[in-house]
Amino acid sequence: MNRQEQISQIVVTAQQMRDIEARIFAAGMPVAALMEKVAGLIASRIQTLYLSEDTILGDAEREKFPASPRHRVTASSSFPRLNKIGILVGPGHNGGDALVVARELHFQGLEVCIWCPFSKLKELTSQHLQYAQSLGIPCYQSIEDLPDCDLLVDGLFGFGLERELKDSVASAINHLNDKSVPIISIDVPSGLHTDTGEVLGTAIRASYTFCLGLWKLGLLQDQALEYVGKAELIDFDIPWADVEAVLGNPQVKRIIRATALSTLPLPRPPVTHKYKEGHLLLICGSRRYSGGAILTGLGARASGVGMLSIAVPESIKSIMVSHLPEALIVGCPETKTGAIAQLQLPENTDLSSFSAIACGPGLTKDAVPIVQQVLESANPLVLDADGLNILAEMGTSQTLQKRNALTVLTPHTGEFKRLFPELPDAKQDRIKAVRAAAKESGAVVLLKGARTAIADPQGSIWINPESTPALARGGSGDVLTGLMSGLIAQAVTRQLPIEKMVATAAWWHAQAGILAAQERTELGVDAFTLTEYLIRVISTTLEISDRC
Ligand SMILES: NC(=O)C1=CN([C@@H]2O[C@H](COP(=O)(O)OP(=O)(O)OC[C@H]3O[C@@H](n4cnc5c(N)ncnc54)[C@H](OP(=O)(O)O)[C@@H]3O)[C@@H](O)[C@H]2O)[C@@H](O)CC1
Ligand SMILES: Nc1ncnc2c1ncn2[C@@H]1O[C@H](COP(=O)(O)OP(=O)(O)O)[C@@H](O)[C@H]1O
Ligand SMILES: [K+]
Repeated sequence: MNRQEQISQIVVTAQQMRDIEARIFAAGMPVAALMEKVAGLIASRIQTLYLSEDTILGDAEREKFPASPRHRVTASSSFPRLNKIGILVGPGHNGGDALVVARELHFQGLEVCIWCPFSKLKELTSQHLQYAQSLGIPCYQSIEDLPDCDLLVDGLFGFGLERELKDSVASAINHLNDKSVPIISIDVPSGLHTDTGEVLGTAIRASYTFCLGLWKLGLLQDQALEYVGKAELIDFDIPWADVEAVLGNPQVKRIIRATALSTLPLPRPPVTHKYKEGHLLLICGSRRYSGGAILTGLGARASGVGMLSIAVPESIKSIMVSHLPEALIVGCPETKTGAIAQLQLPENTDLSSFSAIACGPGLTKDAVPIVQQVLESANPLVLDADGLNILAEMGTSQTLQKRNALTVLTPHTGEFKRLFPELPDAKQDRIKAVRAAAKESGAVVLLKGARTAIADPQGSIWINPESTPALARGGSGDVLTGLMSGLIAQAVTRQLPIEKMVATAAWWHAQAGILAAQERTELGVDAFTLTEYLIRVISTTLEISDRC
């Protein structure tokens, strides 16, 4: 993994970022020099995004941009011409960054104006404001005076914001959001809590967020997403030694393509056989929910698992065989309601024959004895859907404490609340909640959502940073369970790290959703279609990385 990939995996809190920066400054880097460097990178990114150099300005435009020694800037064809850029300046160094951006864009020949409603600024910020004004860049204190702009750059607050925004600043932010002008937020959208992503009173709704140096945790929390827009990292060469010194272990990391590809069970050794590539037992389905069992089976198929056995109620065996001819479908005696009553495995087989077990999709809550039985096994176990609901009724943590094999729980926020009623609400700080759940239960917990988060009992977290709302659709979780369990079965036989494999499954599932949505729109990603994109997305990704 190269440095850029390593850096882009890292996720920090505001305090960790302060500690890392403190080390850089203590080592001799001047604060002002770092601000120049960072803001220079932001200004050039804005130019790349919003301005191209294709068209040489005519005389009229040259007159309009007399300050510019470079007359080649103009609006790129994909964006409206930028006549005026408004720079929103706060009291701290986020405001200082914005002022350096203002100065640079001004020197590029763009018309820039500043809104700064604060009278008390940090010293460096105050100096930059004074210089910007000396260049003739207009600065307004009242939001009513700020002229209409085509683009706003938000440097009001960064990771220093901890208090609620109120009064005139809050109402100005609401007013700016209502204008529907694109906004680029520096570091974090002003008003968001850097760690939890919570809205502190109100917040800027950004089109882009340029996160500085290292990813801030709040940008990866579901509740922040409607404010963040497209998020990009502006890497300003933080020394890796400082990152390591501050973060230590455990860490919070983003799952990126490089992480996922390095974890996949590829390539296979030339001499192998099906049982060496993992034997997965899926226990799923009922007469009522046969579809869930099919989707889970198709997800497992895509994982490449060596051998797939699927235990279902006898009455849905034939439909399973027709969808998954390669799998060994085990028909089991069923209850009056059509749930599995008892596991009836083939002769000479017991639960210890499997590398991993997954139990839950489509099971109904009538399958209590089955869940009890798999919990007593010594196999790595994935519980989902009704498997989780049954576990919740048994008492999550006291039940799991009796296990001496790994358990993976895959709740959405509703299931999470049932499993861990005592823990803080997963809707508020998902990362804190999932970490506490893994610690308390001793399980690996995958909390589903727009930014799925995976925690292990030691406190390490993986967050899937990219997904699509096209996946918010019945059955897509079943596909994930199948895919993940098939990968876990292979991780067991190959002794690969299971938590990382769970994260890889979440990444793969989301990437398939993204590719399917690109080709078929967000309305076209039903769970069955999703299963058909699983292998396609991996082969495309491998092709791209081979070329890189
Ligand atoms: N560290 C570095 O050198 C580098 C940092 N960089 C940049 O600096 C940013 C962090 O800068 P920062 O620490 O100055 O904090 P920032 O987010 O600008 O604002 C905090 C200010 O807001 C004020 N304030 C707070 N709440 C308020 C409220 N409700 N209403 C009104 N005011 C309120 C608070 O005042 P106080 O609480 O002291 O009264 C304080 O003055 C970071 O995100 C990045 O952009 C980069 O240049 C790289 C190098
Ligand atoms: N807004 C969203 N953005 C991205 N992914 C989402 C979103 N909503 C749901 N998902 C993903 O879709 C899947 C839904 O799973 P789940 O709720 O268990 O559905 P089901 O039980 O119907 O299969 C999860 O992987 C989840 O992370
Ligand atoms: K900001």
